[in-house]
Amino acid sequence: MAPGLDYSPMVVPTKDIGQQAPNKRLPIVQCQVRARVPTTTGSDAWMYLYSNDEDDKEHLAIVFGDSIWSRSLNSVWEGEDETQRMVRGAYAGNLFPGRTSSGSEGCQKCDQLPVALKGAPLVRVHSECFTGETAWSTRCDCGEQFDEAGRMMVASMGAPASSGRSSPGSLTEETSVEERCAGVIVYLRQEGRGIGLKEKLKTFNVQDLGCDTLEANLYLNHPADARNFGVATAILVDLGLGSNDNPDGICLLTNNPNKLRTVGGPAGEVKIKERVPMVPLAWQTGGQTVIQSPELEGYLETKLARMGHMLESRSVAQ
Ligand SMILES: Nc1nc2c(ncn2[C@@H]2O[C@H](COP(=O)(O)OP(=O)(O)OP(=O)(O)O)[C@@H](O)[C@H]2O)c(=O)[nH]1
Repeated sequence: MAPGLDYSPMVVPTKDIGQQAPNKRLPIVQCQVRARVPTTTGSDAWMYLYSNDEDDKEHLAIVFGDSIWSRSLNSVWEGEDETQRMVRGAYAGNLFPGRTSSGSEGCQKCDQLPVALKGAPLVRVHSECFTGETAWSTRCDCGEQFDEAGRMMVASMGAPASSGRSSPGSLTEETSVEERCAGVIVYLRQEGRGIGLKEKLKTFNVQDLGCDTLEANLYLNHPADARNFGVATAILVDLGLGSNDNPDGICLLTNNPNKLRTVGGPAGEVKIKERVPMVPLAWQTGGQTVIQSPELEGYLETKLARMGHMLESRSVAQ
């Protein structure tokens, strides 16, 4: 703790950090709308927006490939007509001017109808970070992780099974080389590990006063991590990635032990087949990439040393 700060919260033993209990039950989620989004990854993504019965946030799923779709989106809503179904994204195949029916009979390119899932898709459960993803912050690597997850998913769909990744070290031997045809980023509106942007900005000031990223949360009387991942699990089940629909499981992109423990759900609703580590690009490339700063080094070191993240130290990862 930095000298000068009047710091009274009980220091949390490292072993207790990230030991949040998983939800006792899965939240109920409903996909409200879906739309096709052409992306700079070189592949279209399907953007799904969800409501749920635990908070009023608009959580998202960004889906690559045609083999994953929402069950709750496709159900027929009372009183809706065909146009309303298409406007909220509940249609088969593709949209085109003049289309009048949402069903597969109304679709021009039926080869775009859902295809069977091959292998265990890459899944990233990502938490919102306005500073890192939008405001170019180098205090964290959230923006880089988000970009890298999308790039890895697109690469894993398009390339031959044995060489489906272009960035050195993005995937390690822990990753299977089987063919994939899909990927999902569940984007949770859990800014600042769940404490919100206002409080996160305060933690930046506390960090500049000398605390590390964990101590700054505790100094402001927040838990080290205020998130839970129940909504993510429920969204994955809705997307057909639950154990019943997808016994092959998913490959989860994370270094966070708490995600690994809880994204599977309280009753193993989603099978996590493998963990795929997310190695900071600066570490992979020996510092050749853009995001580098003393703050980022401190952020990563705190995750490793105090929050139990499963990442080799910089020297090993390079
Ligand atoms: N409280 C706090 N939150 C931060 C800080 N820097 C980034 N964040 C938040 O941390 C979250 C990033 O979490 P994730 O992308 O899920 O990553 P993670 O929990 O570190 O685990 P990985 O899956 O290994 O990347 C986002 O909500 C960010 O807004 C910080 O200094 N303080």
